[in-house]
Amino acid sequence: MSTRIAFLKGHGTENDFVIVPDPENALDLPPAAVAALCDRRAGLGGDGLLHVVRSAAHPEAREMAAEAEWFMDYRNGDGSVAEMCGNGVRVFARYLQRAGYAVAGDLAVATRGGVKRVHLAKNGDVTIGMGRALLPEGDVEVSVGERSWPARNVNMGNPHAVAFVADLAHAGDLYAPPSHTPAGAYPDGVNVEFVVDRGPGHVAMRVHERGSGETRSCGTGACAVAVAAARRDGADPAVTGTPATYTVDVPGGTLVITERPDGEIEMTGPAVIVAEGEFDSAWLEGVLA
Ligand SMILES: N[C@@H](CCC[C@H](N)C(=O)O)C(=O)O
Repeated sequence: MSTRIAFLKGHGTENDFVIVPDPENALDLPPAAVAALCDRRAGLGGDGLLHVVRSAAHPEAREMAAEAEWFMDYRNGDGSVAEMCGNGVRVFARYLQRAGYAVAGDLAVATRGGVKRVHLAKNGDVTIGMGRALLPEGDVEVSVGERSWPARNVNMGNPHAVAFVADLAHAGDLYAPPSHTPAGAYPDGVNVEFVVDRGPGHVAMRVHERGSGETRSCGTGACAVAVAAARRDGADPAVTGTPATYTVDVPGGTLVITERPDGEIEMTGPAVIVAEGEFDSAWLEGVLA
């Protein structure tokens, strides 16, 4: 028998998500189902999917339940699982507010990258405590077509390679993953950011997201870019003792990233819910059959 399954659609700086509320973790969402829902022609369409589950009801989140009632079970558009999604957390928090599970102010969200502290401001912005970046040794080179650039490894819970380029157009078509050397540098894949300067403390980026292709924004990617830019600019907060703030323009808007001397990173940007509806479980079963 077919049933109606509720969903919403939202975005943060145009990094867009299908949101599936499932408080008791009753739905089966294998990778093929997620990919079908995120398909922009035959499905609902999104860079990724936010499966909204009570932490206590999800085996990966139970131990965070005392700190954060809700778990963001994030999936990329191809159905793969990722450790963290910065824009996703903002949109997730906006959904909790809309559904009456949270009010403006502070809340905690459980993710595979740990519990994230979120502030829902009255002006529509959402700020997230993104934690600290890791800067693994062993820089790489990334290539698109005939062009190659050195890139810096930055881990924001998920892996990023950040390349400073002369012109964002040089990155060409970013739907397919850029190649990298050494070839084994990222056994689980990598998100790749291409960055240009716009002024002091101000950069612009494009991104290829692992599991989604080129997207119009990536929150963890913008943080990785700010961290790499601060090291390049001699503004590493751990060295200067002063917070470093970068405005990061993405194709879908602007994010503001601040890294404090203790390494903690905060990201601020908008988060919007744009639609709410239902899909037919029979459609999804048909796609999966
Ligand atoms: N869009 C996200 C990142 C989503 C996960 C990423 N594609 C990965 O596989 O690591 C963000 O806003 O951070």
